[in-house]
Amino acid sequence: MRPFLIAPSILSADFARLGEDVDAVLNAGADVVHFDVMDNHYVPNLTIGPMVCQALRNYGITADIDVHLMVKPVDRIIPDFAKAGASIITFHPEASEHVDRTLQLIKESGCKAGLVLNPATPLHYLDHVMDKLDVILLMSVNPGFGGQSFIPTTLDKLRQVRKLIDDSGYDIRLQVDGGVKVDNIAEIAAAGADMFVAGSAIFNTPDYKAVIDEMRAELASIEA
Ligand SMILES: O=C(CO)[C@H](O)[C@H](O)COP(=O)(O)O
Repeated sequence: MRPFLIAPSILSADFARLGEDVDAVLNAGADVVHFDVMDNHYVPNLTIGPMVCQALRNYGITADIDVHLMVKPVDRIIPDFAKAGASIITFHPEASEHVDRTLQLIKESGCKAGLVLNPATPLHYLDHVMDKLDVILLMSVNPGFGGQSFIPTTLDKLRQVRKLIDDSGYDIRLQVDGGVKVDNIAEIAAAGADMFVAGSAIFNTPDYKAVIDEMRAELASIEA
């Protein structure tokens, strides 16, 4: 298994001082910046777009930016995010007219590509595209808001997707997003996740390093 990655969701960051806050969380030991894009159409909330991604790059953020598109339609915003410095772009298959085409568009834009499955979205969306995926993101809450509780049935789904990835032989990250905390991250890792999005658990605390260190300590028990 590859090293575990911790990806703070900036949905819970301080938007009034975003560059500083993202810098702080990276200096505290985070691996990747998780960038939640919501359109008030596919999901009932409205957040940030390519200009903010570009602003983070201009501020000097060099870590990978993992753009989670909760938008419909998907395709027309992809080149803008690639130009703005996105490293990974993931999207929800039911929000795309042509999933294979959208994956190719992301790759042609120079980014890594991934599919996101909501808690009730079936795994069959992964059929026939495993060879084009760098990331599979399983939502462990319904998308739209931070601070929700982890849906326990995600654990079984993670185990199923872990097996699919291992059986496929492809190099695909298994990401989980929603309700990830210090007290459940080990169980989530044991079920097969290797990339952990956590928003409120990190940003709603005064000491980002302390939380990330605690998460890594929990994960070490799985790596051992
Ligand atoms: O995509 C998301 C919501 O749609 C967020 O990334 C996710 O909910 C993370 O927030 P928290 O860790 O607070 O649950």
